[in-house]
Amino acid sequence: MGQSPDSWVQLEIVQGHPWTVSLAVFSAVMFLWHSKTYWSLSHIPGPFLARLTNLPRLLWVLSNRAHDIHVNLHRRYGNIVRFGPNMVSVSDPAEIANIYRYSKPWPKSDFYHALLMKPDGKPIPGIFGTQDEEIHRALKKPVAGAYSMSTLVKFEPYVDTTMGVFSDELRARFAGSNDGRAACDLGQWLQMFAFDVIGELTFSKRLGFLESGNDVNGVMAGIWKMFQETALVTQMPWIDNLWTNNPVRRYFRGRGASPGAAFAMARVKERRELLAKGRNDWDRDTRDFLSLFLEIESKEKALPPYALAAWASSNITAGSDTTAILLRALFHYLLSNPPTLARLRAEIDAADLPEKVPWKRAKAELPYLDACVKEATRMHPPFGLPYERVVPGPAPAVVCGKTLQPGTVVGMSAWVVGRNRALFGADADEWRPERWVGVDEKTLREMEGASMAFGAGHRTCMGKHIAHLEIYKIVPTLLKQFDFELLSPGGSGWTVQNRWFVMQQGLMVRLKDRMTAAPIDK
Ligand code: HEM
Repeated sequence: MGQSPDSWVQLEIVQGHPWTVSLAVFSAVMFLWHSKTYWSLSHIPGPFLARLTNLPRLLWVLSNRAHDIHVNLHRRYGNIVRFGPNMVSVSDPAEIANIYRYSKPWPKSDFYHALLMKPDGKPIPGIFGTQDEEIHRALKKPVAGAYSMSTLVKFEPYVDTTMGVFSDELRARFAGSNDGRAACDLGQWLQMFAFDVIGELTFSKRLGFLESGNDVNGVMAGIWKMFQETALVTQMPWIDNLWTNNPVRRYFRGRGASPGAAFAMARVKERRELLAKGRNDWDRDTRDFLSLFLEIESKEKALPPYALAAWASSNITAGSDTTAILLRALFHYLLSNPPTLARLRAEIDAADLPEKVPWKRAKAELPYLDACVKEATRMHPPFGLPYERVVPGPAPAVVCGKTLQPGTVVGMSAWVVGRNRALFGADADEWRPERWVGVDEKTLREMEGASMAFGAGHRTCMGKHIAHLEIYKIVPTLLKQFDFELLSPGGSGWTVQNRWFVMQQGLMVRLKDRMTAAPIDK
């Protein structure tokens, strides 16, 4: 059969412009792919633009207020809301066990790929970020026991040492005499405390923040900068290769590890040298995490080569800022709400505790402290974006009564669940620790079950006990020793920026040493 002149023209275009054709084919494929996801989630309500592109999600993060925006979207559209062409957010606490399972867990989404360290462009798996369940099992199983509460209470003396340094530094720098007493950025000091505790627990070596009063080697600033950039990428993970992991950009920015990981690896190197000189870590009375990790490494033959680096650096990056954010939230709410502060202080004073409050006594004798910690955790979870999972298939899943096809990304945010008015009442946006006191057992269990600040299910936080060990000890210890006066009452100067970490600034106070009872100058 002969071909028409039109067909010849088209054939010439195809042969002469391969790029044009490739582009046309690529666009057609993208259109078909998008139209599939467009229709498969067309039954989920949400902002119109979110049906077509992830750009709104990225802009919400760019605004630093994604947590508030997410809460408002759920109040407007209901329990399940479309956040992107292939992503839905869920707010109903009853769905937590469905999405975050212990057996046959739904895998983490590409959100987490963006969080992996890639010093040479190739991602290094970590316990927190890996999407591969086999790797996760290989990394987590050998060390899980080290994070249990029974092991951790043996670490209490390390927390005590750092608490002692913290109080001494605060006293010397800010609570000396009334004249010219300096304003204290309590938020910054709580962060330095949290980093130094983790350094002490992991390596028997503080990072040196408290003694120097500074962010040594820019570790804290470096981690925050990394989160500021990476949080944007998590919303559109394909940007990772174009921007974050771009070889040209890496060339100019340098390829070294993050400051937190660099500190961790330097400590590992030091310890290996000591072991090579004959120190036997396994028989020491006081064992830090590193000695446990090294012992496991020496015994487990099938470990991936990056295991020690993954364990040591995840303690610093996953465990320091998170605890600091929660401590900061707790002090912010207490100092901005004097009646709750007065009630807590009365409880602490009545308990007649030693200067460095022991963990067991804090847990047993300070129920109002427990309520305040729970309320701060609900009001200000340190992670402020949904924890994303993927519907695994082969069958579709049902979430909030809606069918979701395999491959759909589903997430729940601790901020959204914590502000659920059906569960926490009309005043869910307000600080009221009393909501945790004297409630019936069933309601209490429901409220506690809805706390997602530490995640849920199989990938829940491994360091929760460490964070609680620190918080339940340092809060009563500081309140026993010092009076705090908020320098910007009413919350002016307090800012909150959500870049996955929901970071705060502006907790400026003046201190009075309660032991010497000098009055605060107004
Ligand atoms: C207030 C303090 C903390 C908060 C709010 C917190 C929160 C979380 C959350 C939400 C997850 C799960 C994220 C997800 O599903 O995507 C997580 C995982 C994890 N956290 Fe924490 N964390 C805290 C402290 C710590 C500490 C002190 C450590 C260690 C020293 C730690 C180590 C880890 C690790 C290793 C994982 C990964 C667990 C896994 O995937 O199996 N965290 N954390």
